[in-house]
Amino acid sequence: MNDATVVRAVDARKAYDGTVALDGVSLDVREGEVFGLIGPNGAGKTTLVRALTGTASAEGTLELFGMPAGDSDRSRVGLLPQEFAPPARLTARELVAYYGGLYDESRPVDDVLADVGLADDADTWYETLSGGQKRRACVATALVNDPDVLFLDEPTTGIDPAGRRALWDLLESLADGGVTVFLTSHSMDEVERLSDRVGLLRGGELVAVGTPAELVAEHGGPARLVVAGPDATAGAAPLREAGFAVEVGADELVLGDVAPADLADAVTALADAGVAYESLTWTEPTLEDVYLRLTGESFEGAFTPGASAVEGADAAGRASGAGDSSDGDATGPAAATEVDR
Ligand SMILES: Nc1ncnc2c1ncn2[C@@H]1O[C@H](COP(=O)(O)OP(=O)(O)OP(=O)(O)O)[C@@H](O)[C@H]1O
Repeated sequence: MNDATVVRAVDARKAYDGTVALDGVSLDVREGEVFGLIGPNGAGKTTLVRALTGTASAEGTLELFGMPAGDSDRSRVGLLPQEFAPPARLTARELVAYYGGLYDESRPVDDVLADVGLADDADTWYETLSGGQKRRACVATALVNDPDVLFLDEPTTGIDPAGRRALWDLLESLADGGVTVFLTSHSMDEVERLSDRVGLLRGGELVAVGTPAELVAEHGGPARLVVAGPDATAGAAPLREAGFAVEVGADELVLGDVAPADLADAVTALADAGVAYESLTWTEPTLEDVYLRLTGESFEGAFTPGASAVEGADAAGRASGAGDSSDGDATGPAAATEVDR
């Protein structure tokens, strides 16, 4: 990454028949940076991508490579729109070749298909590709001109976990090579894993920008320990005596602001009081927590799955399973979150 600004918006504004889609958005994205844009449905993400790529008009300054977005050299820009319905009666290879043909120079089609994991499906009709394969083919159309800046509006929708990881690796290697990536996604694990910086758009306004770690530290809330099981609530008093802040739920206790070093004290307090529980789950805040808090979609006492779970305990409260600490697998928290909802 270097300091050259590739993507720039200053006070970008857009309204559709009285609906404000962008309400004064300003941001800069540097060369080789991966910028992740998150926000609820209707927040204005697609409108911002369209304004920045010159595919929709907007008030304010919208620039790519220091030029008005609409005047920028299109051969340097890759765009995967959210809604993209290519002709069905083309094979994957023909589709990508068609897009490559729009430029004076383009990458070898089979290389691009290999990059998105479609080498074995190059001769398959687009209409008979699976949903995830179709999305991969669409990603390929955005890569075929070897762009310097890549706008991807929800690129991995419908792509299976292995395919997502492969695409993440590809995007990381492109960014390492100096390609600037502007990504919108509803997948918080994807954004947290890929983005150098993240912006959260809400009601057309950019309400927070920072590295994932900065946003989590500032807005993610405390780490929590959840003690679950039908008899777990008996632990409320001893845990409070031990100095923990405790919220009591139906079949669980939620302990706020628990650092890793506090875990042993909590387990000891439960054991000394003879409290039985089924699981202990320690959760660190993630970008998902940031999102939920800043969009107002979180609820009191809610916890998002994060890192470690210790399954099972005997009547004396001793954990029967070994605590498995987070392996840093970016899909973990989000995968668990989907189950939780
Ligand atoms: N062509 C259009 N005509 C009228 N209103 C529009 C149009 N495009 C977007 N809007 C409105 O502008 C607002 C922002 O929409 P936008 O598609 O940018 O949101 P988004 O953050 O991309 O949402 P999603 O996460 O659902 O894709 C919404 O209120 C939407 O209804």
